[in-house]
Amino acid sequence: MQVKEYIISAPGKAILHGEHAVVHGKVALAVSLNLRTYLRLQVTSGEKVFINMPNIHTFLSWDLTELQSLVTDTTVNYSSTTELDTSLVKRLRDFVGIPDGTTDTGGMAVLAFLYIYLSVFAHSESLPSMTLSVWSELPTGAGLGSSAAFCVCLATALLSAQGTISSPLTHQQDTARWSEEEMELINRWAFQGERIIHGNPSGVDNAVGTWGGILRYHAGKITPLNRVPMLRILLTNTKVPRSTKVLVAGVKDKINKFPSIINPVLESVDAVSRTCEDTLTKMEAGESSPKHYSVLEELIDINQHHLNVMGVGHPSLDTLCRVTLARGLHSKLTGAGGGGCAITLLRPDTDGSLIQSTREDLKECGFDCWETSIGAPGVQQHSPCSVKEDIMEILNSY
Ligand SMILES: Nc1ncnc2c1ncn2[C@@H]1O[C@H](COP(=O)(O)OP(=O)(O)O)[C@@H](O)[C@H]1O
Ligand SMILES: C[C@@](O)(CCOP(=O)(O)O)CC(=O)O
Ligand SMILES: [Mg+2]
Repeated sequence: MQVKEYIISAPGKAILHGEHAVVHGKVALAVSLNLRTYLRLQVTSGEKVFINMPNIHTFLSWDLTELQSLVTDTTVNYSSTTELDTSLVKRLRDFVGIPDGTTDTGGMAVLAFLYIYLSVFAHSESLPSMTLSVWSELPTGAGLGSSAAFCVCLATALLSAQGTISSPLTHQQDTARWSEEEMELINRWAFQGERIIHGNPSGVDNAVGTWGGILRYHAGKITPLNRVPMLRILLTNTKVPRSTKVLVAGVKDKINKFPSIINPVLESVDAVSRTCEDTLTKMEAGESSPKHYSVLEELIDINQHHLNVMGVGHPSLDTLCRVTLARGLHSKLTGAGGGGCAITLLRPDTDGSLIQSTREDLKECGFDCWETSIGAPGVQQHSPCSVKEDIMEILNSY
C-alpha cells in the first residue's frame, strides 16, 4: 500500500521594527529569512501517532485510543480558529503533564501539535495514525520565529492530510503553494498553535511563515510590501536563551504598571515602523539612497532604546550594539529580545572586509553571526528531491 506523505517547509522571520508594540495593535514590518523549518508527515496504517523533534530532543508516541479519549463533543463543536478551546488545552496539559505557566520547550511543542491534530481531525470518523518528523535550520527560541515556522508546518501538513486543503504538488513539480483562501486557513490554525506557545501572539510571525516576503502587519491586516529595496542584513545570535511568552507577558505588566509612560513608547515604535516604511518606499522610487540609509540607521538606534525601555533588552544585546557601532554599523534586537538575535543593517556598498572584521569581533564575544538574504517564499510543499540532502536524511531517519 502506498503511504501518503507530505513534506512541508516554512521560513523564519526577522522583525525590522514593531516587535512587542505589534501585540498592542501597532504597526510592524517583518521579512522572511532563508532559514526554514521542514516537516515530514506520513499517514500510516498502525494504531499510533509518533512525533520526532530532534532540534529539541523530543520524541514521543501515543496510542490512538488514548488520543481519541481526549476528543469530546465540545472539541467537535469548537473546532474553529476564532478562539482557543481552553478546555481542550487544559485536558492536554493534564494528559501530557505540563502545569500551567511552564514554558518547557518540548512541552509547548507537543501541546501545539496535539491541539491542532485533535481539532483538525475532530470531525473525522476516527483519528489517523501518523509519523511526523520536524527539522529546523532556525535556532529555537532566539527571536527568528521558529515557533511560528513550526506551527505553520504543523497546520499545513495536518490540514492537507485531513483533506481540508489541497495537496498542490504535482508529479512534475519540485515545490508548490496553496491558494490564497487555503493560506488564510493555514495562517489561522498556525495562529492557534502560536497562542499555545506564546500566550498572546500578534500573528505577525505566522503571517510571514505563511506568505513569506516582506510584510507590513497591523492589527491582523497583512500587507505585502513589494516595492521596497532588497536590504542587506547581518544576523547575530547572542545565544542567550529566552522565552517569547515570558517577555511578552513582561511588557504587558509594564504597560499595566506605567500606562502613561509605556503607551507613548509603543506609539513612538509605531511611528518608527511607519517612517521606516515611508523611507523604504522612497528608496525604491529611486531617490538617492545614502541619506535614506542614514535615516534607517537612526530608526534602528531609536527603536533599540525603546525596546530597552520596555524591559526586553539584555547586556549581551548592549554589547552587540556597541561592537557593531564601533565599526559604524547599527543594530537592534529582533523578535522578543531578552537575548536571542539582533539585526545589523548593511549598506549596499558596505565593504566585505568591514563585514568580515565585524563578524570576527562578534564571534569573539561568543556570538554566531551570518549575512542573510531576506524575502524567501512562504509555506511550501516539497518533492523529496527538492529538499537539501542532509535535511531529507534527518527527516527520513525516523
Ligand atoms: N524545530 C522545532 N521543533 C519543535 N519545536 C519547535 C521547533 N522550533 C520551535 N519550536 C517550539 O517553539 C518554541 C520557541 O518559541 P519562541 O519562544 O517563540 O521562540 P522563537 O523566537 O524561536 O519563535 C520552542 O520552545 C518549541 O516549543
Ligand atoms: C515579541 C513579538 O512581537 C515577536 C516574537 O517573535 P519571536 O517569537 O521572538 O520570534 C511577539 C508577537 O508579535 O507575537
Ligand atoms: Mg516565537
